[in-house]
Amino acid sequence: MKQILLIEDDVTFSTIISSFLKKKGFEVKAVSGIQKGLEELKNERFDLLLLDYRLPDGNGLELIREMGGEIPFTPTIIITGFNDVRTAVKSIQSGAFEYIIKPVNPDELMMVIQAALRKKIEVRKPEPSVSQSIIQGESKVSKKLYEHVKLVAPTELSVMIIGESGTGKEHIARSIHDQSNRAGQPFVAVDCGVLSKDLAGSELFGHVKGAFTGALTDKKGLMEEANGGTLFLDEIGNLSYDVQVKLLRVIQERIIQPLGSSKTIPVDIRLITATNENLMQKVEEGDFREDIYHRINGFKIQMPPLRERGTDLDLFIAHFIQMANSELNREVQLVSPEALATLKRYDWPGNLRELKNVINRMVLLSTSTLIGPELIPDEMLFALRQQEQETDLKQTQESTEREMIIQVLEQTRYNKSKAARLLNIDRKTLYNKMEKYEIDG
Ligand SMILES: Nc1ncnc2c1ncn2[C@@H]1O[C@H](COP(=O)(O)OP(=O)(O)OP(=O)(O)O)[C@@H](O)[C@H]1O
Repeated sequence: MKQILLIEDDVTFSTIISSFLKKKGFEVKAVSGIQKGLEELKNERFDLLLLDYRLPDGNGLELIREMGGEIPFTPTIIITGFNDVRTAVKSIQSGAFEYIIKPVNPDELMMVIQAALRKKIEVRKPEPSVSQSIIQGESKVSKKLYEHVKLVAPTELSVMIIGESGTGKEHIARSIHDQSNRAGQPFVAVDCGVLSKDLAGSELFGHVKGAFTGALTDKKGLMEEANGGTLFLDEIGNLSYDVQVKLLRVIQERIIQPLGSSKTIPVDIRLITATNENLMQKVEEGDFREDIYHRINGFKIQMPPLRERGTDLDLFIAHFIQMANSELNREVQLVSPEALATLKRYDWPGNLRELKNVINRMVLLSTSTLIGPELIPDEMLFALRQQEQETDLKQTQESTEREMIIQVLEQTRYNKSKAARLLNIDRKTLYNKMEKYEIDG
């Protein structure tokens, strides 16, 4: 029987979920806070963790970050209120499998739990399945993206893929490999976000028997497995400083040294890395080595966020509906014009992954071949209202600022120095603002 640990401080909700899951044949242990949860995870092995995001003694993200060292990483689903969706997206970057939004729909919960249990958490990402079909999109930014892929693929340049979470960085890394001269060789994708600090060295470089307690046999590292092919290091910013030092040696000398071994092994690897953060800032703060940064940055690919892919959104919606239909055995045809208009107004912080999830959910809940506006998730409507209020506020602020600048300029007969002084800004800022607001001077 699969064991689930539920960390949730809302007693009523916890009881409802526990009894629902027990009825579905799971063994459930429920606790109400991070500390208690960590104790349970230390003492027992669970198949799945259901984790409320906001807890009295911290948030779910903190607990996820604790896992991986002493505590083995357990597949995790974050349960969150819709105010925290954007933060929940971050939990995916830190290794959580999925997030689900309150009020929890039982069918959806079961679907996510089953998918999480099927997917064993591994640092090595699984090979893409046939159902993971891909489309390229037809917008200008998409065309440019795939042109860059085509150009860089046959070279030996290291590629750094930069982009928000869920924009398709891993997919692009695979495309580069598939179009390269190494296509027939291995493609090894490593998620540095779930690499535990203690085991990262041995996972990447391998170890020999007896290298540390628990090293019962020799183990080949992922770098050696990638020999001759491509190594994709996702979320490279998460590598510890120690591992960064060893990685530099691989890049410079093209050799690896398994832990506990005195021998070195020559390797021939093309490196592709991905990051969703500003790695240069990490360099400036001393958290990421500058020498590595420059070596992995042979060619930069910037992933366009979904909100900037224009009409590609329609293509992705149609594509994900077809995928959801075949996965869930449904026959949904399309999204109603009203629902589509809402999907288009949203800014998609979780990008393609979020769109895929939303479509899956709507297809699952749809009772006809048309997805109507009532199926748009509440959290999206809420986020949309917030998004639009922020835009309104910004527009009001900007128009007030514009009027004020014009007024002061008229008062000073367009003497920029005087106007800038009165506005308490420097002349350069004044010129910039005049340009931005199209004020003739
Ligand atoms: N061009 C595409 N066509 C269809 N589906 C796509 C495409 N690109 C990405 N996806 C889907 O979107 C989801 C996110 O993609 P992927 O894992 O490549 O993103 P990522 O940027 O690497 O995410 P993260 O930052 O979380 O590592 C996956 O389910 C993937 O199958």
